[in-house]
Amino acid sequence: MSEPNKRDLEAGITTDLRDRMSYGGYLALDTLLSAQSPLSRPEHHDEMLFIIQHQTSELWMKLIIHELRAAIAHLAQDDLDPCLKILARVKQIQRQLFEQWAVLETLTPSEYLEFRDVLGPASGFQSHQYRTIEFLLGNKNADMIAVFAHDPARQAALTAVLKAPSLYDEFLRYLARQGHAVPAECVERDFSQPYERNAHLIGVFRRIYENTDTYWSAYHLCEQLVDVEESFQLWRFRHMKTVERIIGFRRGTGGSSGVAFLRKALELTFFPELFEVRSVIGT
Ligand code: HEM
Ligand SMILES: N[C@@H](CC(=O)c1ccccc1NC=O)C(=O)O
Repeated sequence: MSEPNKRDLEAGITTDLRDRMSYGGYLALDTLLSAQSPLSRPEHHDEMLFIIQHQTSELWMKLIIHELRAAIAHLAQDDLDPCLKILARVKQIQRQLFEQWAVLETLTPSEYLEFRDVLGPASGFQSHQYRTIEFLLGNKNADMIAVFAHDPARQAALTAVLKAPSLYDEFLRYLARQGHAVPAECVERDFSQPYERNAHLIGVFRRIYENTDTYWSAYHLCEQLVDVEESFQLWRFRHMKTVERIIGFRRGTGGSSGVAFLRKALELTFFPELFEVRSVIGT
């Protein structure tokens, strides 16, 4: 006689959750799962994929922001070790975000075009969480704030992130406090301005990379930052390629040229000197 293909409940399993903390209650699932509202009429089957792909991305972005804010605070306190752990986590979240493009890539151009019109002028360009992450990592660009004029509170919050030191700014300030020859203009500056590469930093990083035993933690952090930038670029690249295969070279709903605009973002860099130093170490 074979065993029945059924698992019995154990006597200890709690089944009465009246007035108790429950799974759905703790996770606010009623709110979370009632937030998917396709607009196409008749409802297009694939609009749900489009919505959930964006919502899950926004949830992971929320966690990245939470982690990056903590990392910045730790750096400001000269506390490198927790920062290293946080960036290892951020890298894994970025991997999730990056791998997720494969799901959306099952959407064909004809399927997307059947409900694209309901999006109106809405676009990922208006993702305040995405822009917050860019600012926290150091891609400062005040022009990106204009699209939040319809939401003054949001715009003010983003402006505060724009004006505050980024993760990289805080790392450079930390290195200066540790006695590295970080130029004064990297330590105090108008943090709302785009980061400009500083040739003196190549020497600072060269010293760290050529004396890893002495500067192990700083060296480790440098490499974590390189990981984060690379993962960010991979996300941008896959977004661009996904867009290319779904809408070709049409204009974006947000009003940009589309793929050409997205491609330009691939030229941006958060931590230029950390890439430049790789050509000079050991020479
Ligand atoms: C069918 C799928 C998608 C298409 C066709 C698409 C298309 C575009 C286009 C054309 C732009 C440029 C701005 C514009 O003119 O609209 C853009 C920007 C953007 N999209 Fe998407 N997108 C798609 C999916 C996604 C997803 C799943 C996310 C995840 C949150 C996302 C996030 C963003 C972000 C953050 C930007 C701003 C990028 C930047 O400033 O460089 N997009 N998208
Ligand atoms: N920009 C996209 C529309 C789009 O993808 C979108 C629209 C509303 C909410 C999020 C979106 N995702 C990324 O841009 C397009 O041009 O088709």
